[in-house]
Amino acid sequence: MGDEDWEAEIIKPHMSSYVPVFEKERYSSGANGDTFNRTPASSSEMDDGPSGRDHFMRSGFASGRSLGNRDAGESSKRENTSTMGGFGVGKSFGNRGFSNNKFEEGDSSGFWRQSSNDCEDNQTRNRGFSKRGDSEYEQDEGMQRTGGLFGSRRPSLSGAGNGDTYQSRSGSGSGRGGYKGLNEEVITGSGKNSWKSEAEGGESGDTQGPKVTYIPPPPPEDEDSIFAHYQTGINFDKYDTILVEVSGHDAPPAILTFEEANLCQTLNNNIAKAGYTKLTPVQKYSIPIILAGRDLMACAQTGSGKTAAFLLPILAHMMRDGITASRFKDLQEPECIIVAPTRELISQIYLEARKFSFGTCVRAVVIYGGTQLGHSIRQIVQGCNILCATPGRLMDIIGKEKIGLRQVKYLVLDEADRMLDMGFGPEMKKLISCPGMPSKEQRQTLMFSATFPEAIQKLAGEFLKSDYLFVAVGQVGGACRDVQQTILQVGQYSKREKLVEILRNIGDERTMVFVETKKKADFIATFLCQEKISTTSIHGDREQREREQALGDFRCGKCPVLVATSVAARGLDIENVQHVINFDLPSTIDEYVHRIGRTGRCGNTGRAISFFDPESDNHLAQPLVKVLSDAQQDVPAWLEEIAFSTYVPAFSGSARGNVFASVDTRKGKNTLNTAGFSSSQAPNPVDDESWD
Ligand SMILES: Nc1ncnc2c1ncn2[C@@H]1O[C@H](COP(=O)(O)OP(=O)(O)OP(=O)(O)O)[C@@H](O)[C@H]1O
Repeated sequence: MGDEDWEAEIIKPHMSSYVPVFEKERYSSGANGDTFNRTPASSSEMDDGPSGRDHFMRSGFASGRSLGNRDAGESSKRENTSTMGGFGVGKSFGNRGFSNNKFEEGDSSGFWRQSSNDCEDNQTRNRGFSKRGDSEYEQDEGMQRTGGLFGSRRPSLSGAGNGDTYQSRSGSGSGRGGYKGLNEEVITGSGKNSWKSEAEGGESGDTQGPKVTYIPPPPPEDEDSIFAHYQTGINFDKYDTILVEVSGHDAPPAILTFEEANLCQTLNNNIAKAGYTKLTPVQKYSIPIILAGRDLMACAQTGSGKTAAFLLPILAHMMRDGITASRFKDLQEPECIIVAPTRELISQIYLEARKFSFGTCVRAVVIYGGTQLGHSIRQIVQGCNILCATPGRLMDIIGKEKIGLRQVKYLVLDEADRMLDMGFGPEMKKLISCPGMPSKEQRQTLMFSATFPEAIQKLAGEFLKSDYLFVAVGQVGGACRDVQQTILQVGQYSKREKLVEILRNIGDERTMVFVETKKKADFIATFLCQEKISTTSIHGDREQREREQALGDFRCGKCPVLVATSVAARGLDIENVQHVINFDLPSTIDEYVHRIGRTGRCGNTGRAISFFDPESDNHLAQPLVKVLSDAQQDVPAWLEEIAFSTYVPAFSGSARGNVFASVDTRKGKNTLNTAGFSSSQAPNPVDDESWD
C-alpha cells in the first residue's frame, strides 16, 4: 500500500472504529498534517530509548516527508527528523514511523535502561505512572468493565468488545496514557522502594500519578464456566515418549495415573470435571515430588500442564492439613503464594486455582497491578489461602500489612527464569527477606518454566533448599514439537506486505503476531485494521481495561488477530491459537520458545512463522538452528549458512542433535541450554525485555 492509499483510508469515516482513541480527537479536529504533529511536551508518550531497532520511532511519521512504503522500523535508518510527525494526516500515514519526540525525553535511569529492545518497558518501569493531562482516565477506568481477562474459553462468556475493532491509547497519545505501569507493576517511582510508591501513587493519589480505579469484572461463577476447557490434541499421547530426567537425591518415583497421587475425592472430582484423564510428563514427576515436600525446579515444554503440576499437590497438602475456611480479617496469612510476571498470566493461574479448589474451603485470590489497590485489598480481607500475585502488587499489599507471611508454606515462581532475572529478581529477593517470611528451610519453594538459563538456575539456589530436585522434561528450553516452525527471510521493508499475505491466507484462524515494541504493536494493529483484518493489540502501554478487553476479543474470536509485545509471550493459554507470527524476532531464543508456545498446546498442533531479517537477527541464527533441529523441524539452508558464518565457538557441539539435555547446573557440566548461552554468556535479562 502506498502513501496515497493510507491517506485515502485514513480520512474515511469508518476509520473511527479503529483509529487509536488518542488520535481520534486529532483527526476530528480537522487538520492538516501539522495539526497532528506532536510537540516534545507530551512526556507521557516517551517510550523507547535511543538504541536498537526501535529507532523507527524516532523519525517516522514526520509530516511533510515521504519515506515511501516502508515498515515502521525502516525510517530509523534514514534520518532523525526534527519534525514531530504524529500521525500526520495531511501527509502520509501508515508508511512512516511514529513521532519521534518521545525519544528525546524518553530517557530513564537505572538498570532498566540498558536494553536495546526494551525501551518501552524500561521507561514504564522507571516511571510507573505516566502523567496525564486530562481527567477522562478515571471515568474510563472506573466505569468501563469487560469480561476480557476472565473470559471463559467459551466465546459467549468472554468479554465482548465495545464495538471498536482497534483502539489503543498506548501511552502515545496526548498524555492520556493513564496508568503506565508494567504488567507486573514492579517498579514505580524511582525504582527503589518501588513497591511503596505504587501504593502511594496508585491509591492515595499523591504525587506519583493518577489513581488507578479500574476494577476488573469478577470471573463467571457458574460451574460450567469454571470448568470450561479445551480438548487435548492428537499429539497428547506422544507426551509419553518424551524423555524426562530428574536430578538430585532421593527423588520419589513418578506416578503414572491421577489415582496414584492419592488425592482427595473433591480434588479428583475437579480433575475429572476439568477434563483431565491422563497426566502429562511434568505432572507425573512433579506431583509426587511436591507431595513428598521437596523443593523443585521443573522445566517442561510450553503448554504441557505445568500449572496443574504445582496446583494439584499444593491443594492436596492443604486438604490433608485440614485447612479451614479463611475468614474476614484485616491481615490475611495465606499458606501459598504464587507469583508470575504478567497480570494476564497470574489471572489465568488464579482461575486454575479456583477451578481445582472448587468445593473446598480453600480460597484463592488474585491481585495484580493496573487495578484499584482498594479492590485488591477487599479481595484479600475476605479470606485468602492461595494468593496469586504479580510482584509489584504483592509487595504493595505486604507493605500495607494486609498480608502476613508467617503461614507461607508454599512459594511458587511460575516462569521462574523470568521471575529471577534482573527485572524481577530484586523484588523476589525482597519478598523472601520480608519480615515473617519463613526461611527456605521452612517453606517449600517451587519453580516452573519452559526455559531455564544456567545463570538463572544458579540464582535460584538462594531460594531453594540445597537438596532441591530438578526435573527436565525433554530438551530444557526446547520448543514444543507440536508447533510447526517456519523461518522466512523477510527484510523489514517487506514485512507488512508479507504479514498481510499470510493473514489473508490464514483467514479467521486465531493468530498472535509478535512485535518488539509497544509502539509497533499499535502501528501494526492499526495497519491491519486498515487492511480490514480484525485486529486488536496487547502491550504494556494499554490500560488494564483495554488489555483485558483485547484478550477477551481475541479469545472469543471477535478479533482473530492479536498483535502483542512479549508481554503475551509467556504462559497465556488461549484456546485455538493456531498461528504465531514473529513479525519481529525477539532478541533471545528463550523468548522465541515462549512466544511460539502460545500455539500447539496440550497436544494440539500449531504453526509458527517467523520473519528473519538478516539486518538485525543474525545473532539468533545459531540458536534458531538448534531449536529447529532439536524440534525436528526443517532448517532452511540459508539459515544454516548464516549460523555458520556467525559461528560462536561456545555454541559448537550443542547446535544439533541432542535428544536430551540435562542442564541441572549442580551437575557441574558447563552444558549449554537451547538458549545457546554458557553460564558466562547468560542473557542479560533486560535485553530481552519487551514484557510491558
Ligand atoms: N493432564 C491434563 N489433561 C488435559 N489437559 C491438561 C492437562 N494438564 C494441563 N492441561 C491443559 O493444558 C493446557 C496447558 O496447560 P498449562 O497452561 O498449565 O501449560 P504450561 O506448561 O504452564 O505452559 P506455558 O509454558 O506456556 O506456561 C491448559 O489448558 C490445561 O488446562
